[in-house]
Amino acid sequence: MKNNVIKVSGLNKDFKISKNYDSFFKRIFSNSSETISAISDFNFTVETGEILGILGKNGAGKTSLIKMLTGILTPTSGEIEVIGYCPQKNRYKYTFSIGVVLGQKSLLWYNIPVIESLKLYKSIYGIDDEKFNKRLALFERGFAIKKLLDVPVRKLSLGERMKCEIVASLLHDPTVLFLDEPTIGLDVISKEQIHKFLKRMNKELDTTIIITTHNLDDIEKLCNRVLLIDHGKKIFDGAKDHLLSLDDKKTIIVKGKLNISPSVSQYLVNENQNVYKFQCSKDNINIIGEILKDSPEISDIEIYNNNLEMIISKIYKGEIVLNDCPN
Ligand SMILES: Nc1ncnc2c1ncn2[C@@H]1O[C@H](COP(=O)(O)OP(=O)(O)OP(=O)(O)O)[C@@H](O)[C@H]1O
Repeated sequence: MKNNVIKVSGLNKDFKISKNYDSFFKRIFSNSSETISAISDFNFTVETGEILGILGKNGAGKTSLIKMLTGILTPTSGEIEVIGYCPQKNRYKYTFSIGVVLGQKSLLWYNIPVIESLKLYKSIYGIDDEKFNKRLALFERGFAIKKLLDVPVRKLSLGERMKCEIVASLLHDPTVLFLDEPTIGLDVISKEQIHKFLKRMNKELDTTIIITTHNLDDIEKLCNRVLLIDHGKKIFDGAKDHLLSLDDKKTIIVKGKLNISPSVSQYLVNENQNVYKFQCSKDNINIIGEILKDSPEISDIEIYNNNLEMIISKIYKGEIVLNDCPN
């Protein structure tokens, strides 16, 4: 059995903001404010070596949560313990045990070559030459960053910069890595490289990874567990496979002229200009035979499993209702 590296109990974060009056003067001179509950009564633990994906719509509370876990924000109430530290109380020592990549805040200095920033972190973290070179060789194998090291950060593409940010965050071999939307705006190849590299760090070094994202591909490729937030509340916390099992329907798209028999019509959900969309469970997939049998003029047929994107979209729209999530 593995240890819990993160323990969160009764965590709340409120923000006070001034009321949004129509009039500019009222807004400036009024004392009244309202409270936004960004995170409300969170309890969860994370085991060593887990890759936890935090999902939620814009403004759900993901960044507030990750900022509290990394010690950047102070909770309104509740307890956080990460690798035995309270992030807000032991910040100096704590930062030696974690890696953090926040989208808006770069770890690298804009005008100097990447290697100079890495050397600076080498001396901050007290990494000796041998370990530093070993780490660079490891990153080089995973990320092919050699040719990027002498380039000033301002000249890197978004994908190249993100790879170097991740390298900087992992230089000191942290136990837990926090990533806030690491693949935002990246092309498919860069995303793939980042997924592969993080998987490898997790597998070989047992690095625990906490990742907030809107990119469901990050969740599909990386995470074994998902925490879903809605309006500051935890609405799902469990295995990704459990989330996928909430809707195991198949979608069948058929193009052509169809004669729809009564036994098939109950599965028809949409019909538009000779394109027909059927949905069925995997137990009645044999309706395809029925469709083909009665319709000789079919030009194309596609079958999809409902994926995470469809399921999350249905949860956001209220089409899948989650049972109360135990806190
Ligand atoms: N410093 C702040 N002052 C006031 N309100 C804030 C502050 N930071 C966040 N909020 C509010 O808290 C709520 C949660 O914000 P947060 O940034 O954590 O959401 P998020 O899930 O990360 O959103 P996104 O996906 O858009 O980045 C929002 O209503 C936001 O407006």
